[in-house]
Amino acid sequence: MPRRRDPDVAIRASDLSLLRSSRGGVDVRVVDGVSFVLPHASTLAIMGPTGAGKSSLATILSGSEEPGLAVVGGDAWVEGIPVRRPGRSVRELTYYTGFLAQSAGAKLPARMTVAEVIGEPITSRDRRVNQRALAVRVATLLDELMLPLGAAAKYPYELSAGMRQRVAFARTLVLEPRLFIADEPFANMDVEVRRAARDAILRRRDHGMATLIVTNEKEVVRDLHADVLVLRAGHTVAYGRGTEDLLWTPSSGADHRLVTS
Ligand SMILES: Nc1ncnc2c1ncn2[C@@H]1O[C@H](COP(=O)(O)OP(=O)(O)OP(=O)(O)O)[C@@H](O)[C@H]1O
Repeated sequence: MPRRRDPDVAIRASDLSLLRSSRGGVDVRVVDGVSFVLPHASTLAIMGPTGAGKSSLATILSGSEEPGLAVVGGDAWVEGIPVRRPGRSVRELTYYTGFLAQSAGAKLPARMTVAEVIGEPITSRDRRVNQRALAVRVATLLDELMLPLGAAAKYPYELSAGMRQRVAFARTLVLEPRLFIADEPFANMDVEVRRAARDAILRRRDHGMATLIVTNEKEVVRDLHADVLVLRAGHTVAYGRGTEDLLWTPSSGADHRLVTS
């Protein structure tokens, strides 16, 4: 069990640098010297142009293994666990952290029913789980995300893209994570459904869940009362509260337009 530094902090990133190596042998520093603190019960939006390193940062913080992506400088502690060398604590890290990867709805396991997909983070950890209790939990999540209860018995290919994204969203929340990391989670959702998904986040935040969200939508930042970290080419160019009160660096005109457009 790792030592719990910072019990009130979900993520502490300190001078974190990430490298991507490709098969062609080209190494790119996709995140360079990024520092921030995300306390529990709060939200941080990672913004920035395409290729800025947002998804790479979210992936590493979630404890997910991605070939070729590694921490090469600094570190980040997620629930007190260092992502650079989590060792056996990686299991604990992924238990505490719900990770909704980019386009997660398009990558659901094809041979599982929706109920199995949503329940899988539980059943993969405990095969003797009480099936009735699990069914209730799945039904509650379906309802919370405005999916029909009948969707539970369907397969992902039988659903629309928007419904699949909500199934992925529900799966990420099924373990009631302490930290929710979501990469463009509202993709393919219409206004009403977005509101339901946003409310699902806010309800859990009231119970202490921290959220790190990759988005370039100013409305999302406002609705979630998020702090903002803007990346460009792996560097922090702005870090502050909301999009109105960022600490802009002199070179950040383009990024300012990005988040105020
Ligand atoms: N699977 C991959 N293999 C090789 N390079 C990658 C891969 N994924 C991302 N990259 C590269 O890593 C850098 C950072 O990409 P990343 O996806 O983290 O940025 P991003 O800010 O999330 O961009 P986007 O908004 O387009 O998703 C970019 O130069 C990108 O081309």
